[in-house]
Amino acid sequence: MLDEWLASSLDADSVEPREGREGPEGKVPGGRYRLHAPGVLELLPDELAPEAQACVVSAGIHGNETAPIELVGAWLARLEAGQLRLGAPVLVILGNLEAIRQGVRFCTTNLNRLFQRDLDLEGDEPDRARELMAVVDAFFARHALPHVHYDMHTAIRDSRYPRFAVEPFADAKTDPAQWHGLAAAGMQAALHQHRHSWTFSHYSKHYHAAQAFTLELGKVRPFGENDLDALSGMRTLLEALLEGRQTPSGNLEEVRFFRVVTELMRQSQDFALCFSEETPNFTEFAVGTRLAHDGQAGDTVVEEAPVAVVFPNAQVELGARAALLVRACPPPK
Ligand SMILES: O=C(O)CCC(=O)N[C@@H](CCC(=O)O)C(=O)O
Ligand SMILES: [Zn+2]
Repeated sequence: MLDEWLASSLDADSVEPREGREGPEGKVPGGRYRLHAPGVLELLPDELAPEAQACVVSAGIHGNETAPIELVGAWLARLEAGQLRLGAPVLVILGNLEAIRQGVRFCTTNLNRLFQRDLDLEGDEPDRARELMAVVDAFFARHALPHVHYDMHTAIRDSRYPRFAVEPFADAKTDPAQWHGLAAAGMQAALHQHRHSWTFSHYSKHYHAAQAFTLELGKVRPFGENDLDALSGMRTLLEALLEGRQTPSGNLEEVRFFRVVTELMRQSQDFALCFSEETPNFTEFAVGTRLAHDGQAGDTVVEEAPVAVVFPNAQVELGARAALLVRACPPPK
């Protein structure tokens, strides 16, 4: 049954439950599963393992980011085949189902900017954001355990560090063990956000004090063209979470840390980045370099010290982030 869940979630004609109308349940080794909403599956252990945490694992918040969806498929297949035994509650989420079907980042608006409790926008993506916020609220309320959320993505550009974590800005502090766990999972860099960003991982950290991250796991590719071997560390981390085992611990010297200094916002139609579309994430620009032109905001020029550019995208909606400007910083203590 679980092996069909991914496929049936992506079948536009399949009738799946909505929150409030609970869906089918079934057994998995060590526990059971329940479908709460389209693309939302909860795994419930019969018994909690000693290191169990309540863990949200999401993929496909952007529909063309397929590697994390394939990783989730392989992870659930190992559970169903009896190679893993459930020891912790896990909420598995496929985010933007229609965008996944169409193979696009989003259909109308970027779902990963909508995770805000007072959201008053209308449309399919705002409705999905409200649905996902409700299932996450209910999941964390059901399980009085440490809260964790890994929201898995892939990046549009190449990257000097193909696998990296984005730490959302929020009052809750990141447990140092998380950095060691992410190092063991193969993250090559980590980026501290400098302000609220209303992403899905930010939602769990800000409203639920979860240990939450956006994880960039390579580059956007179509289904079937992903290198899952490069994600073996991430697979090991997910397996430990599912079994309620202690997560592996890696060496922080293998991770480069950065902090965001500025978000470059697109403020007008007349907006352009002044460097090639192909520029990889974390490419550094010297003081005095003109990075962007905006008809309203004017030019953005590097000041004081070099900056590196992450997530450059001139095609974003008006008022949205067109790039993060970041600088290296020491590893967290
Ligand atoms: O490569 C890109 O430009 C975007 C990749 C992506 O979807 N990244 C996330 C990061 C979210 C965060 O800042 O935590 C996004 O833009 O939503
Ligand atoms: Zn994404």
